[in-house]
Amino acid sequence: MTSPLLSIAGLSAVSDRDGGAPILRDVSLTLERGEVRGLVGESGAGKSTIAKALLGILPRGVRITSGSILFESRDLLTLSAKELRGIMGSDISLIPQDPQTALNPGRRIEAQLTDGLRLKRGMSSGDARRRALKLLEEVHIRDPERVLRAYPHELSGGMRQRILIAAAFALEPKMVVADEPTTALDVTVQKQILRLIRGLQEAHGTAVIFVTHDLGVVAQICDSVTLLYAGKVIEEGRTSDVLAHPQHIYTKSLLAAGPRYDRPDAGLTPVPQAVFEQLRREIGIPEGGR
Ligand SMILES: Nc1ncnc2c1ncn2[C@@H]1O[C@H](COP(=O)(O)OP(=O)(O)OP(=O)(O)O)[C@@H](O)[C@H]1O
Repeated sequence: MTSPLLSIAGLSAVSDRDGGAPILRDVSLTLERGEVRGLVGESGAGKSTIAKALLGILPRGVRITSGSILFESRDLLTLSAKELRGIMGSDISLIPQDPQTALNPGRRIEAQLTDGLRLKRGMSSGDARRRALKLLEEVHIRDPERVLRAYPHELSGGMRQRILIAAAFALEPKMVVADEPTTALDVTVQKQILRLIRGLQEAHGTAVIFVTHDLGVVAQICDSVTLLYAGKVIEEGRTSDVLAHPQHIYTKSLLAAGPRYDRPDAGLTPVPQAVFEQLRREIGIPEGGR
């Protein structure tokens, strides 16, 4: 059997800011080539910390205390800054959360889409431009010639998000980290963007870590899912299995809380307080602690 593209094992982290409070507790997960795995949990569950660790951009104040992140059998946690620069943007790329701020407002789209192709793939300006046009077509942008000449402020939020998706796939990375890429968009655009990401990753055979707080999004796009609470993996498995046969009461409550992936009109039932108490007991979070 070949080893997975990504294997996170026993990853623990603490917050230096918060008196050493745990942020990640012994997290393990794997990602096969071409697989889409959802990383799901409420605010503070640790999703972004994992995503940032994968991108080599852990913030000051977050300290990894144990574990490894093997990407193609190399531990990202032990690589030098230079080695990480060689991987990031090239083998691993990001679809960011907020299309408003992720593009440089002072540069035309062409420059922003072709930089990586020229600098990291050694393409000529002409070849990079042709590749950028093709990428814009792949993300269904009409009149790509005009869009290449445009500045970000001339484009809608949905268009900008499509451009960021094109940029994430531009260098044919092996893994894309999508950090809540549809949160800032309205529901109809959200659906189109999810379909687009799924289409591109299938066409290119790219693996995706998809960060979201929404099990409905997981149902639409993810092959597998890892559910976190307070930095701990509560449940994981094939999406279809987890959604049809959730094992943990927390997963069951989240599915009941909706909005239901299969019944978008169903009402909201909050996760009962007793479930959070059980989670905290299981994880060993002290009364009033984190
Ligand atoms: N720079 C930092 N320094 C110290 N602690 C941090 C830092 N950034 C985040 N944390 C802590 O790490 C924990 C997990 O945060 P994280 O952002 O990974 O959660 P999340 O699941 O992504 O939540 P959200 O959906 O709100 O982004 C939180 O308790 C947070 O306070």
